[in-house]
Amino acid sequence: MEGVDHLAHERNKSEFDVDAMKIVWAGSPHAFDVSDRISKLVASDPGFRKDNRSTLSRKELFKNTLRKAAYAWKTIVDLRLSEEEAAKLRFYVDEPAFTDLHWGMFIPAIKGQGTEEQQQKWLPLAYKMQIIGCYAQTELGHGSNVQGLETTATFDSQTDEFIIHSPTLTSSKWWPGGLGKVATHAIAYARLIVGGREHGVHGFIVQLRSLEDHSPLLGITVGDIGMKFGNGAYNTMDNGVLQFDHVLDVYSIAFASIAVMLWVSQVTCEGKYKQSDVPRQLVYGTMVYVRQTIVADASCALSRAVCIATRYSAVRRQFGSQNGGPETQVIDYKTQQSRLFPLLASAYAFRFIGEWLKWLYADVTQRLQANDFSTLPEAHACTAGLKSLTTTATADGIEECRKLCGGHGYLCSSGLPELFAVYVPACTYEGDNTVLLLQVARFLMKTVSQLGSRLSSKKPVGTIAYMTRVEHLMQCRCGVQRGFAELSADLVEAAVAHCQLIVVSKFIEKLQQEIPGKGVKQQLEVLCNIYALFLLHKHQGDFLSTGCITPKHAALANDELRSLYSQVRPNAIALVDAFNYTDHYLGSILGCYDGNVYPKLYEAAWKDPLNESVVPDGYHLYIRPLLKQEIRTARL
Ligand SMILES: CCCCCCCCCC/C=C\CCCCCCCC(=O)SCCNC(=O)CCNC(=O)[C@H](O)C(C)(C)COP(=O)(O)OP(=O)(O)OC[C@H]1O[C@@H](n2cnc3c(N)ncnc32)[C@H](O)[C@@H]1OP(=O)(O)O
Ligand SMILES: Cc1cc2nc3c(=O)[nH]c(=O)nc-3n(C[C@H](O)[C@H](O)[C@H](O)COP(=O)(O)OP(=O)(O)OC[C@H]3O[C@@H](n4cnc5c(N)ncnc54)[C@H](O)[C@@H]3O)c2cc1C
Repeated sequence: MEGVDHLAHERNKSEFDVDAMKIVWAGSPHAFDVSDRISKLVASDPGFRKDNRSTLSRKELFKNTLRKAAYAWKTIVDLRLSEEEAAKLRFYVDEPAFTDLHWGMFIPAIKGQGTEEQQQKWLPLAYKMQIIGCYAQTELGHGSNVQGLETTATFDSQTDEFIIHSPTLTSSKWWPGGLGKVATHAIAYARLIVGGREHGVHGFIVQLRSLEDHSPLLGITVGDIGMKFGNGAYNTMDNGVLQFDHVLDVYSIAFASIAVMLWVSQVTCEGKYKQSDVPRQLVYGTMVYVRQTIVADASCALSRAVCIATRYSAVRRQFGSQNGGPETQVIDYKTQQSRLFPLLASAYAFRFIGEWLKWLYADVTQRLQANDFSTLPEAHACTAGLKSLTTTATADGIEECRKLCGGHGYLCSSGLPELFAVYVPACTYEGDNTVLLLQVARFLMKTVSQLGSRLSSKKPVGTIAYMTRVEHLMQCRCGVQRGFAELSADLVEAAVAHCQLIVVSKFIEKLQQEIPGKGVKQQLEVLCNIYALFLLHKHQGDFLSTGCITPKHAALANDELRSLYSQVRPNAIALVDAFNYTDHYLGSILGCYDGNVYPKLYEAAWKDPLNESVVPDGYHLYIRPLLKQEIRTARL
C-alpha cells in the first residue's frame, strides 16, 4: 500500500543515530545540506525524469539528454546555484553527458595546466558555457600509450601559427566524450614540432565547430563513434571521432601560448621552444585529477547498488515458512550476508579513501605551485592504483548486487543493469586498470630499491599483516633476476595488495578521528573490520604464504567475519538509509525507500510499450499463419 513503510520494522532495529551517519557519509553538515537539498530539487522536477530512458531510440535518448543538460543549466542560472550546488545538481540528474567532460576535464585541464593568460582567456567563456569543451587525447590507434599519440602540432614561424594535423587513420581522435556532436572546442593532445624538432606530446586548445551555426570548421571532420555497451546507459554520451586536416590554430603568435596548453612549456614569439625545468609528467596532470574524482564516484556507484540490494534483500522472502508463518527474509541467509555485507563495507571504505585522496591531490597541487615535486610520484601511484582498485571492485560489486536480487535484478526497473552499463567503462577510461597497476608496480619496485624491504612504516598497527603481505609479494618478485615485463603479472598482484593496504589503513585512521553520534563509530568499526577481514579471507593464500598469519588465524578471522555480519544485520537498512539517496536518484523499484516492491513492479510492467496493445504487432503477419498452419511447410 502506498504511504506504508514496509521496512519500518527494519529501521526500528537500528542501533545508531542514522542522521549522524548521514553527516559522516556526506562529509560535513554543510555537504549534507547541499546534497539533501539539491537531490530533492532534482527528484521533484519532472524535467529531470529518467524512468523512460530504456524505451527511447538512440537519437531520442541523445536529444533528451541535450534537453536535460540545457534545462539543468537554466535551473542553475535561474536559481543562482553555487559551483558546489551546480555540481551536485549535475550529479543527481544522473545522465552521462557532454557536460561531464566540459566540467570534469576541459575546465580542470585549463585550471591545472594553463598559464595565467590562458586561464584569463578561456575560463570565463567555459564557466558561462559560451564554449563547450572536451578532452581529446585518445586516438584510434593509441589510448594507454600517450607517448605513442600521432596527431601533430607544427609551429609555422612564417605565420606564427600551429598547424594541427592527423597524419594517419590511427591518429584520428577516438572516444572523447562530448566530441561527437556537441563540443565547440577541444583540448587536443599532439606531438609538438618546432623548427623541425619534435618536443613530445602537449595539449592544445583547438576550436572545432562554429559558434554561429555549429558546423565543423575548415579541416575538421568530426562525428560520433556509434552505439556503446548496453541500450540506454552511456549512449546518452556522444563519444566522438575527429580528424584534423592541416588545421590552423587561429591564434597569432601573440596568443601562441594560448594554444600550447601548458605552463611548463612555451613557444616564444621568435618561434623558439622553451621547456621549463619541471617534470614532463605534468602534462598528465588532468588525468591525476580525474582519477581521484573517479574514486569518489566509485563509492557513489557502489553505495547505490548496495542500497538497492540491501533493501530488496530485506523485502524478499523465500523458503523457511514455519506452520504457515512468513517465509524467511533472504537477508537473513548467511550466504546472502557473506556476499552483500562486504560490499556495504567497501562502499564506506571507498568513501573514506576518496576523502583522503582528495586531500592528497590538493596537497600535491599546492606543492607543485611551490615547485616542490617530491610527492608527485606517490600521488601518481596512489591515484592510479586506487582508481584501478575501486573501479574494479565497484563494477564487480554492482554485478554481484544484481545477482543478489535474483530474477528481478535483471529488470531495467531494478536500476541495476543500467547502473552496471554506465559504470563499467570506469575500469577502462582514465587509464586501463591493468596499465595503471603496472604504474604502481613500477613505483613499488623503485621504492623497494631505494628504501630496502620496508616499503613504509607509516601505517597503523592493525595493518601489519597487510604491510607484510605487500613486502613479501615484492621480495618474492624483486628477489629473482627476471625483468619487469616477465614478472608484471605477479607485480600487479603486489600492486593490488599495496592499494588494499592503503584503503584499510585510511579506514583505520578515519576511526581515530572524532566521530559524533550515538553508535556511529561502533558501526564504522564493524564495517572496517569486515572490509579488512573479508580481504584477508579472500587473499588468505598471500597472508599464509607470507607467514604473517597461521591457518588458525585464518580460521579465527572467518569466525569473526560471521560474527560481524550478525552485528551488521540489524543495522543494514539504516546503514544504507545513511546514503540519503532519493528514489529518483536510485531509479530502482527494488530499492525504493518504502519497500513496497511488488505492486510497483506489477504496475511498471504494464507501462512497457509492448503492452500498449493486447495483441502484439506482427501477430497477423507471422503468428496467426503459424498457428493456422497456413505457412507452406518446407519439403522434408
Ligand atoms: C545510471 C547512471 C549510473 C552512474 C554511475 C556513476 C559513474 C559516473 C558516470 C559519469 C559519466 C561520464 C564521466 C566519465 C568521465 C570519463 C573520462 C574519461 C576520460 C579519459 O579517458 S581521458 C584519457 C585517459 N587516458 C589515460 O589515462 C592514458 C593512460 N596512460 C598513461 O597515463 C601513460 O601513458 C602511462 C601509462 C602512465 C605511461 O606513461 P609514459 O608513456 O610517459 O611512460 P612511463 O610509464 O615511462 O612514465 C614516465 C614517468 O612518468 C611518470 N608518470 C606517468 N604518468 C604520470 C602521471 N599521471 N603523473 C605523474 N607522473 C606520471 C611515471 O611514473 C614515470 O616516472 P619514472 O620515470 O618511473 O620516475
Ligand atoms: C566510455 C569511455 C569514455 C572515454 N572518454 C574519453 C575521453 O573523454 N577522452 C579521451 O581522451 N579518452 C577517452 N576514453 C579512452 C580511454 O581513455 C582509453 O580507452 C583508455 O585509456 C584505455 O586505452 P586503450 O583503449 O588504448 O586500451 P589498450 O591499452 O589498447 O588496452 C587493451 C588491452 O591491452 C592491455 N595493455 C595495454 N598496454 C599494456 C602494457 N604496457 N602492459 C600490459 N598490458 C597492456 C590493457 O591492459 C588491455 O587489457 C574513453 C573510453 C571509454 C570506454
